[in-house]
Amino acid sequence: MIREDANQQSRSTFENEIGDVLMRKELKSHIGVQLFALWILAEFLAYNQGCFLMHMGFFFPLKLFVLHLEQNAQAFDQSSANFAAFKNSEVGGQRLAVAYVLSHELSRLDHGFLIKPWSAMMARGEVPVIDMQRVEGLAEEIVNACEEWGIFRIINHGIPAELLTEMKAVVAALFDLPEEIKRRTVSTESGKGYITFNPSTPYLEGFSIDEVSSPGDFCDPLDASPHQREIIYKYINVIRDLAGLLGRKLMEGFGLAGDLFDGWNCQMRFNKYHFCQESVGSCGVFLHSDPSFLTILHDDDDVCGLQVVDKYTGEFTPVDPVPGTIAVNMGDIAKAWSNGRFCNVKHRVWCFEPKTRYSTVLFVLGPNDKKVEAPPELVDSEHPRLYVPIDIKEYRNARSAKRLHTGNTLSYLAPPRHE
Ligand SMILES: O=C(O)CCC(=O)C(=O)O
Ligand SMILES: [Fe+2]
Repeated sequence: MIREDANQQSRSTFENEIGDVLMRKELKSHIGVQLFALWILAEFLAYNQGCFLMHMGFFFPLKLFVLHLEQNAQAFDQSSANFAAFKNSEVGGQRLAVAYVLSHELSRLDHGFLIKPWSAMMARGEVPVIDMQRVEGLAEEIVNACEEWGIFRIINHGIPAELLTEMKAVVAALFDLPEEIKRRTVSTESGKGYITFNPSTPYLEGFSIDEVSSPGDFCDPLDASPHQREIIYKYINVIRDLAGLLGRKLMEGFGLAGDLFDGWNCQMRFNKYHFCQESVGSCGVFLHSDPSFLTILHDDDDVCGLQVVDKYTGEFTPVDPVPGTIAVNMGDIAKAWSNGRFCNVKHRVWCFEPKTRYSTVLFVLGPNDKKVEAPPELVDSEHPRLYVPIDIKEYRNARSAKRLHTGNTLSYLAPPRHE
């Protein structure tokens, strides 16, 4: 019955999420601590609020059940095949369906008094905000943010506020075009061009443009006016320069010289989230890490939604918009290049309010003509090489094939061990 109730599409999104989370060994070590902290805090709050019965009868068993499910999954190793077998089995399917409904209820409760103070207590505060015009210690601050959070916001980034506003207007106008015109933005590669609503992201539509790393006619597939093109080119120019600066700072932060992203392939993506009353309390984009090296995100100044997983607590932390700032985050390739030091931050977009949300994203993917590997300076006897050299296209294909969206594909790329 419950199984039938659970919406099939959101369920597969949920399964992706929970599947990836369950397969992350690091998170599991926190379960005991979470359970204990939750119990103490919930007892305290429930007692104070005079709703002990509700707490005992509803909330606590609910959380216990989800934790029980997580522990069950510890029996499974990191292979998606095993997870699929679990999911497809009678008992596994039922558990996931029930857990889906329960976790949905839990996330609704997240707005209430029970979980919020607990999350706040466990969390490390806000993601760092870095002033790009800081004269001393900028490179070290960036590297530190990449290691600790895998995401940070930047101010004084050199992108004029008017350009950010103009760009948002252009993006909105492109999405306002009739469906048949948007569909003309095609690409031979899947996931590129115009991306319409799909079952795992039913509120999201997007445009994805590849090869924006150097000036060119990459706007041609878009039905954009000359004025709109001018703004897009201007925006991409400044954002590409910003990416270059960040690449140099990452090198400097490790005591290395050079232009890290010189000649690397970049991709642009525009997102429109059709958040409405029905979508409140569900995902705009499900939990993932970016398969790229670095992401520069201009999120919507007016609508929140981005959440990242705190690597220490496993809790979702909001990355609320701060007008005029840009967010920068690390992807899987950055983790590989830094020999495991950078955090390929897991994130999702959550719908909190029925308001249309736009975002403009530049992905620095990696080099086209060579593989990515950690520089020798980041490898020594205490920090042995964690990954074989990676071809970015092969990596993306492997990631899609394995349906591992939160970076677990990296664990298949350990170099052979010499006994
Ligand atoms: O829209 C956002 O804020 C984030 C989008 C995102 O994570 C992505 O496109 O990879
Ligand atoms: Fe992302």
